Amino acid sequence: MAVSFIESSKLPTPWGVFDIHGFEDTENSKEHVVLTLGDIGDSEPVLARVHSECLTGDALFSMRCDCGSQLRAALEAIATEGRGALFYLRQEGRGIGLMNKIRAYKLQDAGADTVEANEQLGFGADMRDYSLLTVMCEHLKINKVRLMTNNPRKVKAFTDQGVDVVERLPLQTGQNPHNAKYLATKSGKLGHLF
Ligand SMILES: Nc1nc2c(ncn2[C@@H]2O[C@H](COP(=O)(O)OP(=O)(O)OP(=O)(O)O)[C@@H](O)[C@H]2O)c(=O)[nH]1
Ligand SMILES: [Zn+2]
Repeated sequence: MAVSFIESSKLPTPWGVFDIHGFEDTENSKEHVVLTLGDIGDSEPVLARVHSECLTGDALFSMRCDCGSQLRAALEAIATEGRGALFYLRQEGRGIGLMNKIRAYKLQDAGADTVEANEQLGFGADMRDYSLLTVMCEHLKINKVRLMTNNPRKVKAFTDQGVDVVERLPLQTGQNPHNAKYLATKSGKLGHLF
């Protein structure tokens, strides 16, 4: 992991004018961004969301998951508070990449759940690495967060980097008939809290 800060600029959105901060991992050429709003470097807990890239859900309106809805809800919550940070990490498919996620979807169409599909492809259930948060939090001077997630691994990811998670806020939105099994597997096999 060799993550470094590249540049920041303004990013107007339907919910407000955020700042976008770009980071690059030169080890794997992955580019990540953090969207921030307000003064987050004042050492008060920051309303935060760590969002893992999901091209299908975030940009293509897929109903197989809840990602697009969670992304919108997180940005809305940050805008309502007027202060916060959304870490958009390029960990597509829980770290296996887009093509492998499509392979996994194909196996799910034939009956596998999300964990079984990953395993049939030779991957672990969740291959995400959160260590890049260290550089991002140091750069943005974030040392305490109120974290919007249902995933206890993300809470641990921050505490492992020395960032205090003062509160976990559930982020439950976007349920529909197409993602019922996916959400059930998250709570049954992956430890998500619903
Ligand atoms: N391998 C695989 N990845 C998936 C699948 N469906 C969604 N994803 C990816 O899962 C990631 C989102 O993670 P989730 O496990 O849904 O949720 P989370 O981020 O752990 O937890 P929350 O913070 O509560 O949303 C994104 O990178 C998606 O691309 C799937 O069926 N298989
Ligand atoms: Zn998704």
